[in-house]
Amino acid sequence: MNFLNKIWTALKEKINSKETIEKSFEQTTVEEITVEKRPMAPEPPKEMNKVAHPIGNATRIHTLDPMCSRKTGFSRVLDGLAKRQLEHDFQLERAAQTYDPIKNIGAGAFGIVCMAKERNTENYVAIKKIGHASATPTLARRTLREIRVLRFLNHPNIVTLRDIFRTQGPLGTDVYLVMDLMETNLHRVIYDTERELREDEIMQCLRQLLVGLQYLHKAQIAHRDLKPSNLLVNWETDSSITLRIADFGMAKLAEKEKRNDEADEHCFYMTQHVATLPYRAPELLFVMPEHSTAVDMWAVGCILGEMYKRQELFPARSVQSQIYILVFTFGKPSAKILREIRCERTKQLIEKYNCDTSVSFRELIPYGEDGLSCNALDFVSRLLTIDPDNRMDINEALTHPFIQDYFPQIPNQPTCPFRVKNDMKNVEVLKHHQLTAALCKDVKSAENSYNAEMYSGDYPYERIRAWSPGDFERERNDEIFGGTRTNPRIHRGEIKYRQPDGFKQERQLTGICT
Ligand SMILES: Nc1ncnc2c1ncn2[C@@H]1O[C@H](COP(=O)(O)OP(=O)(O)OP(=O)(O)O)[C@@H](O)[C@H]1O
Repeated sequence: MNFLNKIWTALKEKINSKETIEKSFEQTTVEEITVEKRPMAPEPPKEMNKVAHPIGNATRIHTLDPMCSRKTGFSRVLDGLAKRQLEHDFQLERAAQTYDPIKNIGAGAFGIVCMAKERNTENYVAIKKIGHASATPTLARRTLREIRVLRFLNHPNIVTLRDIFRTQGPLGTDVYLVMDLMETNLHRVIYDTERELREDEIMQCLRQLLVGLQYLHKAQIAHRDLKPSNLLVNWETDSSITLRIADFGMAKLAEKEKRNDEADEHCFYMTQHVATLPYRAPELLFVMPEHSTAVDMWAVGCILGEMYKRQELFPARSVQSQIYILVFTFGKPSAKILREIRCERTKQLIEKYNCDTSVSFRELIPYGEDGLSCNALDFVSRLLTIDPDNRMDINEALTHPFIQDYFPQIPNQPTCPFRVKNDMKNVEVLKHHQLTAALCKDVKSAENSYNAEMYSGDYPYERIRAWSPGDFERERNDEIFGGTRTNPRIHRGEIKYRQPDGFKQERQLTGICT
């Protein structure tokens, strides 16, 4: 009896304490749980918790938080925690005068991304933080690749880098890349939409992906990590879609590798670093000489199939099962492919999974009631070709009847600046200390050029940081500007410039650049 009483008392205590905790949670305000008071990032406009999307001067409204007005005590606590996390992650130091972080919007294996407001212009931007970027060779190389590719690219289907800065974190230099803010990514679009994507939506995404890729491939730059979450998207209500390729941490100058016969266990795991598994081309998976731009074309096939099917086509979570899925889907690779495989262990696995039959693309990618058209099937099958030598390249893709019938007139694309190719040449061979030095130098020079301020004795000054590099050059050709990008000179007077979203805007600039 005594024992039962004890249990009853303990239970009552537990219930009471739970009620007290719940009550105090309900009553706790964000301020009360803030241990250390620091200036908070201001809330987005309260009127409707909506912010006009800054890209393309869009009149469309971007909903930030529809639930805001009905927040419970508990979600207020969560908001407070999220804000403190944001403050902790984005301690921008001097750049806090320019940018005001609003909320976290994404995270990947190497970076975290927040939405921020540019204090001067009230524009919204995305800031990607690569923490302790110089700490390891992998991180330093990824960061350097991303900076070197993005700094001089200017294409409507590739994310624009607007600014770069760095801060000193506890584990080394943190690098911040300021980019166009996009609404969402293709992964979310595919899986958050309850219906199948319509063909016109799929085609719009595909065209923009191909056109952006053509710009890169022409300069022999391979992205090497194409997947839906790296394709940023603005999805307008009227189904007009803008897609931009992002995350250039794996980008590389595409040179056909020389055959290397050193096959060992190491290379089986080496491939794990390139491309996310479900989108990884067979030549990477099987450890064959890499054909760089061809790996992007394989990924395009996987992404297109995923848009139709709303499932990954080859959804394995380990190298071994990915090999199994490919062998099961496409049958045993040809003798030529087997000869090119450099890794004994991969060869053994392929032999073990021996499978002579293959799955038809119609079965692999069901879509709608009638399935894919013949053109679509041919297009996908020419992308998802195991042998990279036979895989369709970007020009063949853009001239394939599947694309041509849908988009008879695809305008000529601008050319990727030669500078990018040159800058990318050495990145792969640099040692850790060289990478760190190069990273420091690149960020510094970018900071200087983006931050170039225009002074003139009596006149107020303006910053030119919001311009993308290509736009700046275009204006130089108009002879409004003089100087170079790293040493810009701007003359006083009425000028016109092109903003990164392509809108012409007239503006009075007062001042000359020092
Ligand atoms: N400019 C942007 N606008 C809006 N969201 C963005 C932007 N850039 C990145 N994001 C979001 O942040 C996520 C992570 O960004 P990103 O892919 O560049 O990081 P990462 O660490 O390099 O990723 P990964 O793990 O793919 O290598 C993206 O999937 C996307 O949802």
